[in-house]
Amino acid sequence: SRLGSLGWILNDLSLHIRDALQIGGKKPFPPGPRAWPIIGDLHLLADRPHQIIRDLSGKYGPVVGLRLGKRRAIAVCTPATAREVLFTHDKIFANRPYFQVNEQFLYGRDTSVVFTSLCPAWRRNRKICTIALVTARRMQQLEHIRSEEVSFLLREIYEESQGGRKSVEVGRYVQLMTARLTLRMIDSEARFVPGIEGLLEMIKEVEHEFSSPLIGDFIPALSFLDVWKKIRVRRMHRRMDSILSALIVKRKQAMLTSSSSFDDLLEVLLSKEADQNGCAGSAAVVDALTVEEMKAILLEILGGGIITTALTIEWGLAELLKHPRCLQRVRMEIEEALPKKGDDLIREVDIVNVDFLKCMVKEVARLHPAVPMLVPRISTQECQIGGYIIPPQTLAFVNVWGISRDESVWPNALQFLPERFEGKDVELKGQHFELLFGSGRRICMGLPLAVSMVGLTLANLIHHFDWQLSEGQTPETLNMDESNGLNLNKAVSTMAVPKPRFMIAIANTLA
Ligand code: HEM
Repeated sequence: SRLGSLGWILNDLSLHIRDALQIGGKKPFPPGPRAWPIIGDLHLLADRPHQIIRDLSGKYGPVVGLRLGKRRAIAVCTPATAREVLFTHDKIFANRPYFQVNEQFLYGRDTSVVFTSLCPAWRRNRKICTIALVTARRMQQLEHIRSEEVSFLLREIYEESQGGRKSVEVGRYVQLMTARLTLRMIDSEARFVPGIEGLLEMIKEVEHEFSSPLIGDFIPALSFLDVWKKIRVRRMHRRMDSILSALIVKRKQAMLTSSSSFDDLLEVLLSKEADQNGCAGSAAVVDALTVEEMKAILLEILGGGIITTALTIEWGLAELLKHPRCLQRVRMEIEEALPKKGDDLIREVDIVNVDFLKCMVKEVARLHPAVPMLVPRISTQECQIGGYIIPPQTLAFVNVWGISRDESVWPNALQFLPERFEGKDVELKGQHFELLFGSGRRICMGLPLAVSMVGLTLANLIHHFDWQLSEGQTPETLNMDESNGLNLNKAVSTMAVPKPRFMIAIANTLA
């Protein structure tokens, strides 16, 4: 083991020396903070890394070089360098790094979508999920589920506030809504799931574990420090596995007794289940899925869609409470577009032409990107970013949060100004590198669903309720701090009193 440690120290030293040297006249690895022995810059990423990296970029420039234990990393912090990673070198950076926690939760390597490397399995799984959940046709077919869930949310908020007399923790109910929605798209029979709160808590715990990889992933010599986390992850994985297994077993039993279609992701996945020969019915071997792969896909869809969408809605409502003029303008434009809407639920078709609502959704995504540094990528061959040489196996973070707050990219960057998007051709679809949900082949698969849900939910919350801040709070004192984590959580939940504007509608929803 002494020899191992010596080898590791030499490797550490050689990384330092290589990074400091100019190779063939090209610029060496990008500059960054002075790395500590052994841990490198790992300590910098412990708490809200997007904020730290934005500050480092002010000092070191648009590409910050980091050493995370034995791994190299870069963080890009401008639209131009984000474009280089996500577009110019899309293929080189289209892989995800391996982390042990991911492998544990996802039944091995390359089993799913989000954390799977660029391989045939990723292509197959992403295609299956896209067709089952978010193509234009599928979005249309599933519209009724989204409307029902928003309607149910209005009712829950109304009930919880005792008809507008008490403040509610809006984010919690929005999370329950996105959890129910995602579960129903996976399993169309899961209409009133009694254990939805438990599932949501579980997903949050799993995400918490995902957001802090094991030390051994970066410093193998210190992997003994991971013992407790490994035990925790194993336990949590077992609990999650039993939920996912139960979903599959229940569906298989239902399929034995019913010949009608379930019209959901589970049905599509099970139609591709591999037999003993690795084939799925008439499908080719490469199209067949193992049960472990199905569970990994289900877990990623639950983990990828629920919290991100709910957080964006919560940040959006908080910004509107902070900026009542914006809230009034959105409401007015909704009412102008829908003069006869009155107390009915707003549907997606109703709001396609409400431009200010769309501007508002973009402004929320800009100021509060739910995944502030995208999902990390890893390079597969040497390339140049910002003129610096980036060796293969370098982790890459794209600090979209930092780009959004850069005054040279967005004048008055820290202010919430939806009107900045009026008449501007900037979309969230991955072509504009100043406003991103990812880009290229690894762009967020759920983008159409997320954007629809954020707009639809906010439109209904604004249209059906007059929102009052809890006692003692003013727009100026509303807390907008962020907490630590993979996602951009609010440090303090948004509490507000929803005064129903249309008693009849709420009463109908309750009926
Ligand atoms: C506001 C809500 C959402 C945000 C902010 C968000 C953000 C992201 C980001 C930043 C990535 C990484 C992109 C990259 O590396 O370039 C991603 C990937 C992904 N997202 Fe989302 N997401 C949201 C909602 C959803 C929903 C609703 C689903 C599914 C129903 C979903 C499924 C996925 C999947 C499967 C990937 C992996 C794509 C791949 O690696 O090929 N997301 N998302």
